[in-house]
Amino acid sequence: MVTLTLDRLSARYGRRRILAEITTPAFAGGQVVALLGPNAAGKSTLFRRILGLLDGEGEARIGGATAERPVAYMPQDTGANAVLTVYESVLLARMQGRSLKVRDEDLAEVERALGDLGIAELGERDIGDLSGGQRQLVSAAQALVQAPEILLLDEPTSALDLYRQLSLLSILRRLARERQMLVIAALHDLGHALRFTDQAMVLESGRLAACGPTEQVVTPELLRRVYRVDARIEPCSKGRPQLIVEEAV
Ligand SMILES: Nc1ncnc2c1ncn2[C@@H]1O[C@H](COP(=O)(O)OP(=O)(O)OP(=O)(O)O)[C@@H](O)[C@H]1O
Repeated sequence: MVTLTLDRLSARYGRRRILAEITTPAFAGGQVVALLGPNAAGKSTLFRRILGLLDGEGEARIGGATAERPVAYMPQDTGANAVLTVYESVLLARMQGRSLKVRDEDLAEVERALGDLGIAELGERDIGDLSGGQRQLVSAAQALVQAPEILLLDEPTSALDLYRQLSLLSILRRLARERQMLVIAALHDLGHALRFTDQAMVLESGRLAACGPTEQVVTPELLRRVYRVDARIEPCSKGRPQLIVEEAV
């Protein structure tokens, strides 16, 4: 099974150090991990560092991967290429780093990704004509179609309506379990983190403020200290943890 361990990881933009000494236990395939922290805490930078796009000390160690390119990434800003249809753009994402010859299994993987995300009917649409939410789901499909063992998602629900936020996160959790894929998602909605993720790591000014099972990490104390809000956590009528925000402090 795939694992990802961060070991004294740091990252710099030029000479400016953004992340320092991030060390975590091994996260394993099958888990969904929330990457949390206020604006500018370093979440996107951590993804870029894991992807090897930035310099820095320490390492992001991947163990047990079987694919040549085990990691796929959905960036925060999902640009639109107006020339391609949705289907073509997802197929192009599939073919990145592979041979140019499109095989039946590549086409099947495109259809599976679009189907998994409930956007099969968008296949023939020009990507430039989509709504922001539709484009975000296509971007998720472009990452998923690579059949990754580790899937990194930078705020995957930020453009989605409430139904689609819940639905995308539950699909990702199901796929993580079924495919033994490790999913790490940067999230601003801590209620979603509580509901859909197994583990959470919280960044604060480029340092790891907390890491562990989400329910132990996302507490009123952490919300006050790191997010500067007064909040409590209570079970909803279905018994799931629910975040109730009182006020900014
Ligand atoms: N290309 C860049 N060059 C220099 N500094 C950068 C660059 N990108 C980000 N930064 C800085 O790095 C810090 C962390 O930014 P990052 O985008 O990782 O934060 P984040 O936690 O993802 O924030 P948000 O929740 O607002 O998306 C910020 O101070 C930001 O200004």
